[in-house]
Amino acid sequence: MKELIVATKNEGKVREFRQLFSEYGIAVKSLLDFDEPIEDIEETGTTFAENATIKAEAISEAYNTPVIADDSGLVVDALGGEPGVYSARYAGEEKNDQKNLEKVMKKLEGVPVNERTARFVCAIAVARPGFETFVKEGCCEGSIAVEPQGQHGFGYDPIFIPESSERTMAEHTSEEKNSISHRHHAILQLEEWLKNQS
Ligand SMILES: O=P(O)(O)OP(=O)(O)OP(=O)(O)OC[C@H]1O[C@@H](n2cnc3c(O)ncnc32)[C@H](O)[C@@H]1O
Ligand SMILES: [Mg+2]
Repeated sequence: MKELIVATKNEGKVREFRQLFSEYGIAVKSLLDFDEPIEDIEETGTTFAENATIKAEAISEAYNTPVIADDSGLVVDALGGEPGVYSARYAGEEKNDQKNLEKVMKKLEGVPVNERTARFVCAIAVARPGFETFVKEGCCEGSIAVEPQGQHGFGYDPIFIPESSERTMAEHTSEEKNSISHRHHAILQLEEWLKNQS
């Protein structure tokens, strides 16, 4: 089976990429699978696309091989687009999922249901030695719940209700999430390229 490197240290993302790429006969090697520890890559971009490019190119250049990276996050309209590209470190550099979602809930206290619209965004960059990097984006529209619910998924899933549903993303099975998620929609746009890889 063809293997692709996904330049992430996020176990939740790795699980989803494994499941989503298995449809294309592609195995996933993440930064957690390297023998040597990989230093954190500074995400200095101002957009998801820029940060995905930074991560993919850093690892592609270091190992002289094709690399995919995912930069993603939650965009809340009532918060002017926050946490956005700061989603991972919204409540501090320790990158704590629970604290991050509690910060969003606190900031949205008293905001009525119809003003709690939000979306998950995912940018996937493909970097290859000798080629121009390209980026595809996917998004999943929805709203922020009044209470966190559910145990599946990761990150902000317990507080995000996709617009096609009345349950939070964390109350969806991984199969259900992978059929509607921002990551799924970004990967759909990579389909042609992925089919040529396996
Ligand atoms: O940079 P890498 O190593 O890939 O891992 P990361 O966790 O730092 O990833 P990002 O920089 O892309 O930050 C993404 C943030 O958005 C959250 N997020 C991304 N996709 C999500 C999803 O499918 N469900 C819930 N939260 C998600 C995630 O928990 C992080 O807090
Ligand atoms: Mg990150």
